[in-house]
Amino acid sequence: MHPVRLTQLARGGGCACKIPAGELEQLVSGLRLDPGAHHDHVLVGLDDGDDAAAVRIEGGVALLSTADFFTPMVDDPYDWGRIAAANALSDVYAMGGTPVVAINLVGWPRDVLGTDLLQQVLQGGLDVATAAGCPVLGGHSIDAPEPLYGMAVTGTADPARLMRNDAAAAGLPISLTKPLGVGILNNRAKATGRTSAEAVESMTALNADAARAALDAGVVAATDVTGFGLLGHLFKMCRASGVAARVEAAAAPYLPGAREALAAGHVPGGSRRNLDWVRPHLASGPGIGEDDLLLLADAQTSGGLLVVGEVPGAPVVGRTLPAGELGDGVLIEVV
Ligand SMILES: Nc1ncnc2c1ncn2[C@@H]1O[C@H](COP(=O)(O)OP(=O)(O)OP(=O)(O)O)[C@@H](O)[C@H]1O
Ligand SMILES: [Mg+2]
Repeated sequence: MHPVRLTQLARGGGCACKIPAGELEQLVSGLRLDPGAHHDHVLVGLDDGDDAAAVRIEGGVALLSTADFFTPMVDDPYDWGRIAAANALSDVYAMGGTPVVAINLVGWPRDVLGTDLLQQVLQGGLDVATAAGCPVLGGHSIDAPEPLYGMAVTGTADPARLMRNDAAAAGLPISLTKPLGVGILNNRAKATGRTSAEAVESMTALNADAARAALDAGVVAATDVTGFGLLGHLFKMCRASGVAARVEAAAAPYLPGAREALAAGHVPGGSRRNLDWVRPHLASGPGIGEDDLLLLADAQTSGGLLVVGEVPGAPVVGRTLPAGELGDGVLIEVV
């Protein structure tokens, strides 16, 4: 057990501490662009809550901008830094881009924690960004009651080859590049101090290779599975793209121990909220229980890419369908 249990200093942890999807959408819907202003260079804006903003800049390049920070989801400061960086970089990969520069975002209770632990957090972030070929060239740090860490990341992409969440076509396989269950396993770790090495390994892994493989396969629609869970992010993608989807619960990959941790009652509030949010648009076949749905809705931190298409080595977890195929208002069926 760590001498300082970072997870005990925050109410939520990781992407499970995000503002619930429905509330966030309501909040953001008030932030429309001024219709009188000319923003011809905007490629991806706020309309569909995609992973990063994209604007066309001189030379025809798409510039991507995204930021992510959150409270600790593990007790080890170095691991937390690595996870936060992999998660922040992921939104650039999910758009089909290459990260070019990152800056640190820090909130720190100096009186309680001192700054040695923060140094380790920042080192973790730097090491992962370095592995991604992305220099960390600045940041912003405030004294705050709960520890917060993340990054703002800028990337570039070919505007013709962005992977968007509103570009999914019907009749295609859906692939998932990392196993699910980190929300549940982190919740158990917070309660018991027992961390999952597999969860940490998964959360610190970059989505760079997965994104490259998806681009090489000609994929045009993808997103990363983070705080809203597979069901939440798939719902957003279906709604934005005007398609429906069937998910095969038995095909979804899970981290070892996730099912057992769920059975023992370790479910983040965010995962339950995700399921409640999607439920009005969800149908499930016989044999699919509440636990299957909770696993599929589990709030991930630094999860994998959800790709409409096939990616070598990644399991196919479902298929997109024409809109309306599942009945009025139903966008996802779990079988
Ligand atoms: N305070 C805010 N103001 C404006 N837009 C916001 C704000 N918070 C979130 N958004 C926007 O809402 C959408 C959904 O945000 P969300 O953080 O879920 O996306 P995301 O970055 O893909 O998530 P993740 O980092 O967990 O993958 C995005 O388009 C994001 O830019
Ligand atoms: Mg995202």
